[in-house]
Amino acid sequence: MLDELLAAWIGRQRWFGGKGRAIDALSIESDVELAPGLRHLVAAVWQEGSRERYQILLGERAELPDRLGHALIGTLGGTYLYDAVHDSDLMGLLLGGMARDESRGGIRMRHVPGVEIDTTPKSLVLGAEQSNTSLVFGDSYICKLFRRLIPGVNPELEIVTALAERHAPHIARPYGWIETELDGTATTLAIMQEYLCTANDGWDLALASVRDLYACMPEISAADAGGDFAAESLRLGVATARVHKELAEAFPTGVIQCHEVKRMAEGFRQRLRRAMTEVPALRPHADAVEAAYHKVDQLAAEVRVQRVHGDYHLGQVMRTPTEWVVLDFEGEPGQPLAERTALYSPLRDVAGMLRSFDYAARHLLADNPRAAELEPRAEEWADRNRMAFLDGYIEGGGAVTARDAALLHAFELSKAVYEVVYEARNRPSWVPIPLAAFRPRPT
Ligand SMILES: Nc1ncnc2c1ncn2[C@@H]1O[C@H](COP(=O)(O)OP(=O)(O)O)[C@@H](O)[C@H]1O
Ligand SMILES: O=P(O)(O)O[C@H]1O[C@H](CO)[C@@H](O[C@H]2O[C@H](CO)[C@@H](O)[C@H](O)[C@H]2O)[C@H](O)[C@H]1O
Repeated sequence: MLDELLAAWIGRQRWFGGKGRAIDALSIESDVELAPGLRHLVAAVWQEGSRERYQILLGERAELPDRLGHALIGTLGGTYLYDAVHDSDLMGLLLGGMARDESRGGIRMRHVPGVEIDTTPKSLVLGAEQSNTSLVFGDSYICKLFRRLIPGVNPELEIVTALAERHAPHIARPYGWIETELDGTATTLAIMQEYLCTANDGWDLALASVRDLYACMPEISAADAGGDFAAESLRLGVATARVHKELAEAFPTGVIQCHEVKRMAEGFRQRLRRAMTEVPALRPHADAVEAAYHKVDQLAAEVRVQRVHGDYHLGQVMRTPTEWVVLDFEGEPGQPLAERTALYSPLRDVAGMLRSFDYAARHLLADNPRAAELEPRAEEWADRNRMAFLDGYIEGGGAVTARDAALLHAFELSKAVYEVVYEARNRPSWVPIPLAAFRPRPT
């Protein structure tokens, strides 16, 4: 049976969000033939009484060429069933579908009005560790297929469309999307954007700088090391402030009053409580974290809120030869859509990136026999780049005042709590990286 084959296969996929829990059942909610040999499935996966829905593109062939062997899901009645995202001929049909605004059985493929789509490039699946699956078409487009489906327009599509209409810099231009109805709501299945073929990922660039510092003699400071990253961190801060400004202009904004600020602190506490039940290693830090959240309760000030990125880190930004570009405005994967599209203080993104500098500095320490010797270097690199980013953010027009310190710190801790859970589920050996965020620091 197809559902049994898929249930055995889906749990092994990098993008499957329910890892670590047994799959009780998988049922196929919709099955649309997009073209001969290409089926679009929405599969409901049941785990511990709750349901998540996933998008699967299913290829069917009588013979499976060697190049698709790794994509095999199984065989049924002599037909090979495989993950069609690896089949560039079939994925070309999606590109053509978007170029021609085609619809098949409720699956609507669309292009952004006014753009020309070149249907000739062949697709490759991006090798990155991802929550979704991205197809790169030649040097031209990157098409992200959302795997876990949540009814509604994906915030990434909503935001890049609005910012592209304003000719905002620092984003990857949208070209097309695929959608369907889920629970009676138009739901984004995929988004296709400009592929930044000459750009480098912020995380890779930051790691190169950290490695360079670790290779230097101890008397060379982070500022004097050849791979110093601070000028880039500063530029990234400027770009971040500009993106926040564009978001504030393109979408509604608001102000939350003191009592609502307390509610925000309560949200941080709930996340901490949930996280501690899943990752007991957080428990020894609970009092210190609660104390930081208490300072937010006591803020006697309003907080400006707006649409934000929501899951901002070095892997979400790319450096082109001319500028930093911000990707993936989807919020934290796994959170409900209403939370991901809610208005927040932009400090939430600032905190996310500050955490990421800490991650970049520390991730080379795990299982490293030189960890004790390198720890002060990690701290030096992180502090230098965190400061440069904040300077750039302020230079670019972003607001971070002394009054914001308590809120910024609480956002950082809350992000670290999220990260501990994320790492425990996906990369357990990385749990110590976010745990280090709870070490006592000078204030
Ligand atoms: N427009 C783009 N141009 C070039 N590479 C991209 C682009 N968008 C994403 N990428 C690459 O894909 C990776 C993952 O993309 P992302 O949107 O963060 O997916 P996910 O939400 O699944 O993590 C990025 O870190 C980057 O390396
Ligand atoms: O990029 P995604 O939307 O899938 O975000 C998730 O995965 C990220 C890891 O890929 C995770 O980010 C954490 O690890 C990064 C290094 O790999 C680091 O730069 C980030 O600071 C850290 O949060 C992200 O939290 C998660 O939502």
